[in-house]
Amino acid sequence: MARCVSSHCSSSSTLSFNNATNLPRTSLLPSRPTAISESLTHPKTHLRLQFQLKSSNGYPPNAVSLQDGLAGNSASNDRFVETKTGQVPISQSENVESTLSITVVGASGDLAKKKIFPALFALYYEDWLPEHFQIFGYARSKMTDEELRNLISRTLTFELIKSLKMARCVSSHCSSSSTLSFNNATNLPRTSLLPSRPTAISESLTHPKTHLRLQFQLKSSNGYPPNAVFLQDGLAGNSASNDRFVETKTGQVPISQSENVESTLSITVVGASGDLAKKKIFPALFALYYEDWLPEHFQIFGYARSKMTDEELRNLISRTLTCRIDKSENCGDKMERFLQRCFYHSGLYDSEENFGELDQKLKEKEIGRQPNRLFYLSIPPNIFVDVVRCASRRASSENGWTRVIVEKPFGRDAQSSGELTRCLKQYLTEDQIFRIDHYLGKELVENLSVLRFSNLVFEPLWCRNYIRNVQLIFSEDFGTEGRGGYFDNYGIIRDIMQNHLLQILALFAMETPVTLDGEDIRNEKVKVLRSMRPVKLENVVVGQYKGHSKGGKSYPAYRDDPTVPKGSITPTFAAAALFIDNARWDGVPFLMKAGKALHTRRAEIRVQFRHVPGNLYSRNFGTDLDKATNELVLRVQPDEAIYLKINNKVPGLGMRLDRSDLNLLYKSRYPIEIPDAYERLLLDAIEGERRLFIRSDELDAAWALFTPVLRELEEKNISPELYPYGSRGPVGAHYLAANHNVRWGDLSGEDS
Ligand SMILES: NC(=O)C1=CN([C@@H]2O[C@H](COP(=O)(O)OP(=O)(O)OC[C@H]3O[C@@H](n4cnc5c(N)ncnc54)[C@H](OP(=O)(O)O)[C@@H]3O)[C@@H](O)[C@H]2O)C=CC1
Ligand SMILES: O=C1O[C@H](COP(=O)(O)O)[C@@H](O)[C@H](O)[C@H]1O
Repeated sequence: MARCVSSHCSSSSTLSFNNATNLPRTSLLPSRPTAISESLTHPKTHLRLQFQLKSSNGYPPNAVSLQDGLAGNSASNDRFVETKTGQVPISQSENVESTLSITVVGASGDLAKKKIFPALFALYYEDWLPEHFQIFGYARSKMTDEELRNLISRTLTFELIKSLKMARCVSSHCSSSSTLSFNNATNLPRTSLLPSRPTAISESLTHPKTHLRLQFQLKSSNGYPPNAVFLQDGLAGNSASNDRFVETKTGQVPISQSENVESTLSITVVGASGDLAKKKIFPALFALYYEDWLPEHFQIFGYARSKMTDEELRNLISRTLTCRIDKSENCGDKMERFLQRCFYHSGLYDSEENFGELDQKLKEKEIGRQPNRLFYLSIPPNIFVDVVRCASRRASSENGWTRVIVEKPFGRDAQSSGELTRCLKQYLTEDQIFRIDHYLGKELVENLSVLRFSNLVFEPLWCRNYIRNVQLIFSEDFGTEGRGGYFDNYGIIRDIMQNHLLQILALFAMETPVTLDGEDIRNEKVKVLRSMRPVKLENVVVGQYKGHSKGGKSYPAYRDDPTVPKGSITPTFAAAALFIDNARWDGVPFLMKAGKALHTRRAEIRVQFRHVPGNLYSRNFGTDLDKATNELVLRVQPDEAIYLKINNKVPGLGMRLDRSDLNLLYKSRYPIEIPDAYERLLLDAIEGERRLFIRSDELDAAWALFTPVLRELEEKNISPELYPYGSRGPVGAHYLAANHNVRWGDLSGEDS
């Protein structure tokens, strides 16, 4: 126990944890075994040799596999080991011995006493522990090292040996000071220590439409109804569950006694003066209110730098609110009532003081109820972290949940995205971050899994044996009008492909999830994304629109946009071929195409099936068998539809074949207005349903696919092929498809 030196366990350990990643330093070390092997010092290595040969990572399990740290790092040749004589490259450090520190978090608890310390002692007694080790107990309880030893010694069985070997536990090392330092060091939000069970307070009590989503609730990702109030979501909650309070009109009431305390929801739209807020977020919130999806008690705050009164905000947003065409009765009244719940606070994005003022205003509206807070970051990405810092420190809910919806872009590449995630996680837990990709909220994208997994006719065909290629197509019939400044820094691959189209691809191609749980679905998406090959430059075509005149009207070039730098080579169009290296999709090209200023506005998924082997009717199709291929089209927008192209006999006495569609056109089948994607996603965020939001590992996997090619395009200054505004895009896209034996389905001229 002389190894348990106080300076290791106290403030210095804090420092090493705190630095940048908040992870133990080992996590930054390489994921291959180093020359330093514990086998040199481990008395029992030979006994485990057989197992070593079979260990899952291919390396001996008790070699000092530094990848066993919390988050391994893949680079391997520039790392060092600290020795008494300074830093030594790992490769030259055969003689540097390792030491193992085991920290039992919750050391005062039952499991620790009954099982963990006795197990450690047994390992030690049997000489399985390495020569150099120390054990720390960590808990909230105040205890000296000696007290810890007394506590655990009661459960150790080998009395005699125990007294000899316990001498290793030298005083002052596992003391309360080490407890404190670890506490600071981890930087884990206190809430992460909270139990993940729902409390008695459930929003379902006040949610008028809960029953309608009930079926889905049963499957919600965390195993609890998504609109149960999860107190662990609080930004800075309190770790013990029995000492939390709710403010009521009559004072503080412990949560355990507060079943009757209703919750209230505060939604803050940060960047309320902006384009997205006006166009999408406020209208979506109104639509939810109009359809009775919002809880009974709620208030909406706009927050931005612009100076505005509440009344001015109401005027601003009222211009974009619309009533459902199918239920326009009392719309004016409802709009007025909705607007009365909207307020505005002007403040800077990096001012904790201004967010403190917002907090005061929120509290005034929330009084008497348990507050839950949702922040929507509808602002440029360079101020995401400032806002999250200020909001988390000064405006998060004290005894309800706090969640933050983050708009894209999530970085420009793998590195900047990782950095953004790391910064956000200084203030938020992953569970509180709702990274929005609004394509996941679109009706047809949501339906993709239903189509696949609840229809026997599709799932068996969903593989390389039957599917020849899959096409994911996005086109807009307008340019970057007004958003050129933002767009030029990103380009179409980052704006559409790496997120919207890739998300659809992942949903399309993933394996069957274990359940419809958000986590299960996202696990499958990550798996399929990680099975994909990074996109290669030879499989990419880029284009940019140029000015064009048609019918006496002239359309500007991308470079005519005053916010776009002169001579910009940012692509406004791209086509790419992607591949999934797994058993289901081996060899099937997934073609993506995305462009602005094209001839039409459309987003669709097209699945082209293989030719019918030995087709009896092949002579009816002539030599072009592609014309007879079955194609399943999911038209995401406009005019949502699912149709299957089939070959059919033209009625009559002869034998003439015809291409026809089995067509499910939504507006014919479902005479209702389809909710906007933002409505669905806002409601999910309010209910704590994460299924349609991007998890950080999904994001990492997505960036890993596109970052190399994006870098290459930039480094090589690849010029985009120019295409006229309003055209079908660059010809290069056809060659790319042809290289993979594909024809773009949207250009076949068969669709209406
Ligand atoms: N607009 C769209 O269609 C879409 C937007 N998005 C994303 O949503 C977010 C918001 O988009 P959008 O509304 O178009 O953005 P805006 O450019 O309109 O910005 C929103 C607000 O942020 C403030 N702001 C703008 N620029 C800066 C700056 N440089 N520094 C500090 N504050 C600034 C302004 O408010 P004030 O000056 O009052 O503080 C502005 O009203 C962005 O992340 C965007 O990428 C995603 C999909 C579509
Ligand atoms: O995220 C974005 O999406 C829009 C297209 O969204 P849609 O719902 O209208 O199809 C696109 O115009 C914009 O460039 C991009 O940032």
